[in-house]
Amino acid sequence: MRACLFDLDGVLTQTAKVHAAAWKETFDAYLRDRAERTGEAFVPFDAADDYDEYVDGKPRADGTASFLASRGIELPAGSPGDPPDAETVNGLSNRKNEVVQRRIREDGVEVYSSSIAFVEAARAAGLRTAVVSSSANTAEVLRVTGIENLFEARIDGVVARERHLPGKPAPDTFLAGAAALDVAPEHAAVFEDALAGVAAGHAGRFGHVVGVDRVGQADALKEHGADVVVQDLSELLEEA
Ligand SMILES: O=P(O)(O)OC[C@H]1O[C@@H](O)[C@H](O)[C@@H](O)[C@@H]1O
Repeated sequence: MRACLFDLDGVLTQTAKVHAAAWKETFDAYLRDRAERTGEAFVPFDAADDYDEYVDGKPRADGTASFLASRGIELPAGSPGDPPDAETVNGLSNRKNEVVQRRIREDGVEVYSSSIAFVEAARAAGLRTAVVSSSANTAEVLRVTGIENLFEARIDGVVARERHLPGKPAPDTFLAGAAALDVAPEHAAVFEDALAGVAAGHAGRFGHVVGVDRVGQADALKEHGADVVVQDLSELLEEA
């Protein structure tokens, strides 16, 4: 291996749970309101199962559309500039982004210190490093945690949109990360906690796909393409 490509939320920083909570706040308000209007039963968003299966790791609007489809709800896509109260996929996505940004601002963000130790050890061993995340808030999260200098390249939700790269589970953003480091995919390892993320690593034929299991989904991570599953990156340091 010559390079390590790290997902952000849930691998480097403890923000997967911030996203899951923001999705729940957004979807529950929407579903409750919809139930009142239509007489349908209100079935809340499950911040574990619904999040892992439909939302985690995907670009924001893809996550919205994917969860709504799981409930048989079809909304117009709308456009990225839709106001947060628009009943469109983009409107709901913008609503969720307001919630996530408020939570990041008010509560701050914590890193996984063992992940940072792993990145530092990888760099000390001469490996190249990049962050590959679907999140359009990546730059802000790297900034507030002060870890942006540990990575030579960043392929995030903003870059993906600019370059028209399909998001995870497609491999394109990871391939762009490897290309930015000038390393062939077979010489790069992918570190991911999301099912869509390990699937992207597998689809890109990367040298090694490490699933990071924060929520007790080791089997699902393997089924979706992880070559190995750890609960924390410190396990890899101990073995080294
Ligand atoms: O809404 P953002 O910050 O652009 O992030 C998009 C997605 O980014 C992924 O990293 C997270 O796993 C998802 O939960 C999140 O929805």
